[in-house]
Amino acid sequence: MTVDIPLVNGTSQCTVTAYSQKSYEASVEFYSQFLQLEKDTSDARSTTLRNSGVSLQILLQEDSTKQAESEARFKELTSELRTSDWRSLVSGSLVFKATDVTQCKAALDAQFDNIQAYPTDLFPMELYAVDPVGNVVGVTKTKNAVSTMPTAPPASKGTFTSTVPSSAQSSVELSVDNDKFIGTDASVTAGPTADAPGQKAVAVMTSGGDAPGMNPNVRAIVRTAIAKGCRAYVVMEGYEGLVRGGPEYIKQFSWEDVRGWSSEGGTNIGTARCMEFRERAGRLLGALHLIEAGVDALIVCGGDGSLTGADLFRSEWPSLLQELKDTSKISSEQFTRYQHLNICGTVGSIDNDMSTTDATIGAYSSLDRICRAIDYIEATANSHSRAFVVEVMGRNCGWLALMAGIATSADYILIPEKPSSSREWQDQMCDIVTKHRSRGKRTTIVIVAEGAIANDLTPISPKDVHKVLCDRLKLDTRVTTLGHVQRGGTAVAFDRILATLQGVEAVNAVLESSPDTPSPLIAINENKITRKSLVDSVRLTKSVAEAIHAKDFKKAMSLRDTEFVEHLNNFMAVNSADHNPPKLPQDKRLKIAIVNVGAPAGGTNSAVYSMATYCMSQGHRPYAIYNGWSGLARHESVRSLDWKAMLGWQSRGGSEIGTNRCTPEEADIGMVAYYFQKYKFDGLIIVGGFEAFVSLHQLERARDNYPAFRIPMVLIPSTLSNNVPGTEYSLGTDTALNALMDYCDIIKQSAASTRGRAFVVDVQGGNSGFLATNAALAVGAQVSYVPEEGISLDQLSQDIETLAESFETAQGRGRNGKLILKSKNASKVFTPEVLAEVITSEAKGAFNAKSAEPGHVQQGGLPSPIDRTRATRLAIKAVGFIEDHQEAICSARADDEEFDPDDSEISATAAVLGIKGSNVAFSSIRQLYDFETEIAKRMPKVIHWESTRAIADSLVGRKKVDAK
Ligand SMILES: Nc1ncnc2c1ncn2[C@@H]1O[C@H](COP(=O)(O)OP(=O)(O)OP(=O)(O)O)[C@@H](O)[C@H]1O
Ligand SMILES: O=P(O)(O)OC[C@H]1O[C@](O)(CO)[C@@H](O)[C@@H]1O
Ligand SMILES: [Mg+2]
Repeated sequence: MTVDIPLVNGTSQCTVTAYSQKSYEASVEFYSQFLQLEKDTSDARSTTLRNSGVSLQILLQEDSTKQAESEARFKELTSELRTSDWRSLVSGSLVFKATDVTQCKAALDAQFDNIQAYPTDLFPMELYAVDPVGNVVGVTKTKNAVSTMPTAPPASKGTFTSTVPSSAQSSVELSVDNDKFIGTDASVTAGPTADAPGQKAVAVMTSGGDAPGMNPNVRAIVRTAIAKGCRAYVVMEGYEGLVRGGPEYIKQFSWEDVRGWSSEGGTNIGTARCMEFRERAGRLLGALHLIEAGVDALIVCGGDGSLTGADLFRSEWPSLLQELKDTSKISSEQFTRYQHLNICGTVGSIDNDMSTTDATIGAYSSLDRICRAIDYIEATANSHSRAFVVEVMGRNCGWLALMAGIATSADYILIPEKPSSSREWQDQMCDIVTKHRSRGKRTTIVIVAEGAIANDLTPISPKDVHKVLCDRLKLDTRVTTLGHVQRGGTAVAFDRILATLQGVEAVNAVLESSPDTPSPLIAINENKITRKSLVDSVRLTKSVAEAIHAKDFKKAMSLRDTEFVEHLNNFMAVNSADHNPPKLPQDKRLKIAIVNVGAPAGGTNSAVYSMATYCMSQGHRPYAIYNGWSGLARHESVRSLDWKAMLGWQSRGGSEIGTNRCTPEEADIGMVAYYFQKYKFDGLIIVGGFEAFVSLHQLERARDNYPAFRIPMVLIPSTLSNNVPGTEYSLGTDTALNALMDYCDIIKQSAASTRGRAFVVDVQGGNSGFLATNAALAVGAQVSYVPEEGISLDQLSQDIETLAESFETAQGRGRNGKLILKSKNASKVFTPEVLAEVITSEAKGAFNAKSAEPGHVQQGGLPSPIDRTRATRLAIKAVGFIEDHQEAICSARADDEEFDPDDSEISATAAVLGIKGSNVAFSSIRQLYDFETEIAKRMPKVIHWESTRAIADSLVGRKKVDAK
């Protein structure tokens, strides 16, 4: 028979299991004999088995055709096995949990000798010995069969593993003598599956300053490694642990050891700044201890320093190994086996100073702490009309200061990347502050990065800034140093998700690595997790520092990622608003309207504020259409935006210019066109969700009839549902995720304290499962139900079973509160209350469930820093789009004869501004609406977060019975 193998990208390892009638019968016979023997108390071998503390679990793969028969037979054989264990009889593994592994192994070997009926060549069996915490510590052989895990059992019979080339589909020919196939199963994994004695061991360490998100990173690495058949280790206390070595510092971890870590701040495995590792002697000890522990791959989560250390360790490895062999510290076998150091970096640091990645794990959490603090300070500064100098962390990097400056619309920032002479920065700061004050601003906020310097490399301290503000501007000034508050607390949703996805990717990377593969660093570019070369990233990062040191600031800036430079330019433009002469000449200045459509979402005000202030700096006139299309059609609600009236909008939640779900057609598109004509708008920015998407479509289609709409129009997606076609990110999703995550953390804590309690949380998001999926990943929810999948009875019953198992395993441990996230539209029948009742009743007293409804709390309070800063970036890009597309549409604007809405250049002037993978891109509304949207469902056709669901499920051990 031919088996089709679904493939993932690149070269993959594929395991095909073919079930034959003979193997089925053989397996039934095998189990039958085994279990009878185990129960036979008169048999000495059976006693040995029991004395070794063995308990048997049978993990079986599915074969629906034989399920009923298998289940009946197994029920007969054993009453104590749970239903999940006998789903099918046809193929699978036996897991022996034994406290005395040697005794257990001996007893098992003896058992297999006795089981004559078992045709191991036909049906190779995976047999593990597992220690009390679930780690595989040994493998027993089956009679006549392979003595290792069946990596290469007889080809074309039973199970085999092979490398298959990348293509859409691949076929494998299988045959079994005198037998009939009754089913097949193919699973593809990226990378080699670990084999037992040669089973891989993956270790993770955290190093440098701690960063929120390190714990979720460790959790993801440990669990992914285990799920992929490896042993997982943690190195305690960073490089210090490597240098010290031994089981106290290099510990094997089980699945349960990292339970609940996604919601914990800091790093539970400790971190350090280790001087010894900077010396070769320290690294030599590190190498020895890794080899002694049998570690094959090391994943380092740390900042630029830690990864520089990792890179050095990698480059020195051959000589370290040679020295260890020459001094007889390691054997020849060890020398051969550990030839290649398999190392990988996940960047964890609040500083965000590593080149090639947009964000480091922890940076956005730290930014969150900073913005909250500045939001608080703003209130007291306003009361006293005071100036505040706020010092933020960032030893050699101004990312935190810059992003906080944008997110809180601070007056001035001082960062190491763009130093000027003492005179210059003082004059510039005083000029801006004076202008802001003279226009009625009562507060002054100056943010100073810890590493801020003047162009002669002398440090600029908060004290220096304080002195200037007091002496030159006579402002009542205070200094606030935020200190380690910035590194404290739990990670924000972005960092938890980033850390988790990068952890999974890091394990994939080390398992796929070969001696020829360059050591990877796991990065993120826009919305895409990427692999970069560790050596190149370290080299580039170093060159920025070197350029600063050499006072070549231009070069330093050019080596910085383009997004940093873009943010800096944006900050300066938004900050100067209309206080300086406009940048553009008179004939290029435009009238640009902005409107909010749909439900409020975090970042909407930031987008309006940034668009308006940036317009002012360019010389454009920004207008707000208040209360959406109905406000315009009914009340001519158009007002030009004024700088002072908008103060504070950058950090405010809700929608200051009002919003509603009405589309132009519902409001009266003729009236909308009339007012567009009256105000002579040259461009339109819509901020909103799916209704905004439909609005843009309606206006674009109406261009034929209404010349007033023949202007560039752009939509900035903004909705917590994140269901706008053309983007993977909408403003407001991050704020909503954080609001939901905080809510979930609180009820999870309550569930954990109550013991045996699960909560079913009702999640918003329309027909989109984005929020539920990502929140599940961020809080480690046991289950998430989404509209894309619905809720089947089979899945529900499987989930209840898994919950029961999970409660049982977690018994007596902390952190065992369980969450089930249910998107409102996942099922109309299973409301959270009904689900909670069904689960409670099915749990038969083992545990219980309650429902919880966060409701509109999910829209969030203050917008998150991510939503604020992205709003600024997207708003400025949107204004740029309107500037750039004037020519394309203006010539055809007045002339009905010439105007062709179907012309691709014309249709491209109405677009959605989105983040797609690693790019920020404009997509024409025509293309999106006609080809990429499921209009009735209000969803894009392609769901970009599908792979996240699989990861969320696998990290909590959820079993899917009805996966598509
Ligand atoms: N050049 C190097 N050679 C060897 N080891 C290094 C090197 N640089 C750093 N390390 C190791 O990495 C550890 C952490 O480095 P560092 O203190 O620079 O923090 P980091 O990883 O940059 O994190 P963060 O900046 O976020 O605190 C050091 O204490 C040292 O053990
Ligand atoms: O906690 P420590 O060791 O004093 O380090 C503080 C430094 O760590 C960081 O938080 C991260 O590198 C820097 O911004 C700061 O200068
Ligand atoms: Mg650093």
